[in-house]
Amino acid sequence: MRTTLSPAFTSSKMKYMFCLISQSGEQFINHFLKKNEDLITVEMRDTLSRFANDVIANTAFGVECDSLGERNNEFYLMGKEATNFGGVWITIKFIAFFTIPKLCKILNIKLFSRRVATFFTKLVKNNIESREKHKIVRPDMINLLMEARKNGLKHEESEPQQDAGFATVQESEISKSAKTHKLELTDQDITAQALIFFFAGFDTVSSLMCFLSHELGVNPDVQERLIQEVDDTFEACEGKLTYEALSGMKYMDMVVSEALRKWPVAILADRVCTKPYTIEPKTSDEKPVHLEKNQLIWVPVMGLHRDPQYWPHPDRFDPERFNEENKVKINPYTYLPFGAGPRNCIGSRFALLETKTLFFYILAHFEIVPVEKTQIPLQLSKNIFNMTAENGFWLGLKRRVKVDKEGN
Ligand code: HEM
Repeated sequence: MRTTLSPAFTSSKMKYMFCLISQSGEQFINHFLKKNEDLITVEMRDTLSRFANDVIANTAFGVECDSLGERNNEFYLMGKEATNFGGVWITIKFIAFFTIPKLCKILNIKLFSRRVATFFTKLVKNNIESREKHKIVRPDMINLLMEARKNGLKHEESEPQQDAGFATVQESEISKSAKTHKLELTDQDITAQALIFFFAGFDTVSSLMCFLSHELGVNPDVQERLIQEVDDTFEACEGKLTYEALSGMKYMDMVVSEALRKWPVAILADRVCTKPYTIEPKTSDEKPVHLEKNQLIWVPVMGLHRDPQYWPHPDRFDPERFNEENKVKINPYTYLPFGAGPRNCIGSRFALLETKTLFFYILAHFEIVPVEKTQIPLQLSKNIFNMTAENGFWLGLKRRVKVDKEGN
């Protein structure tokens, strides 16, 4: 299935879907602009997961929803239920799916409740039927998967490599060269692919955006420089953000890359050993590590990203680590926000685009500021499977007073 889905995430497909992401960004900011308040206190986890939900609804399921305006819309509630990783039973089930998948199959343990599965399956089925009947073409994932069913999808030749950002991971040659053929994709398969968005791309992206807003709030010098770049870009594209303008924002890329370094929301990557291997000691005080076939290995991404040997003062938020001069010196395997190799993240471009788009819209109108409830320094919660703040991400959106180049 990876071969089916990954060509849907190349830069040309992202460009195709960008207008939908941008539409959700505008909807998000209009919600706050309408409030007409100088300082709006928000809990970012709730707020940004509503945005992430709307982007997935729009780009993966072909449904427009406004989860900030209509807080209890059905799509949001179902998505929340599908991705609720809190609670002991859910955590056990989640770990079991990754460590003993065969047993889960035998015991018929499902990741989603029947209610959630039925809701999404029906939604996609009706959507496909209506598109086929009325010949509707919409620049989204369902359309790409319907295309894959008809003609197959393939990786284009000479795609730009890092237009979405430095952290983007590339599809390996093995996957790229896999044959493109018409696939026997049922409506249920298409639903499953769209649901991958929820599983892999909902909590991860909203977490990244939460940590990024916190860092901007507590690092006003970084935010000020980013606002300057946002203003310049806003002026250059006359307020209508384009894919090219966003891709050209160098400081934005440095800031997002550093947020992913300091807060790698996927804290580890896992692999199964396919043949016995020994990692030889490098220094006299180290011992060899013998790996057996079928052993599960966890790569501690968070540990690598906070190792002072590779990242001096690792707890400092410093986007300069990713400036033109410094980024070429980074050892690639010490920076793994989206993993590496043939099983790396297929959604890295999408995640970067979504994050940058939203922060473009936020900073064009608001400054992110600490409020009384902001926890400084941020403490991570010990009660939940995914990485989040102990007391939530409380921040203020302070309406900007825009100053023109003449200082008026
Ligand atoms: C900030 C957001 C995200 C982060 C930090 C992230 C990170 C990761 C990481 C670390 C992996 C494992 C890579 C490896 O083992 O080498 C992964 C896998 C994956 N990600 Fe993401 N991801 C993000 C967003 C997304 C989005 C938006 C999608 C959209 C569909 C997505 C889809 C996937 C899929 C399908 C896999 C499994 C790939 C495979 O096993 O072949 N991710 N992601």
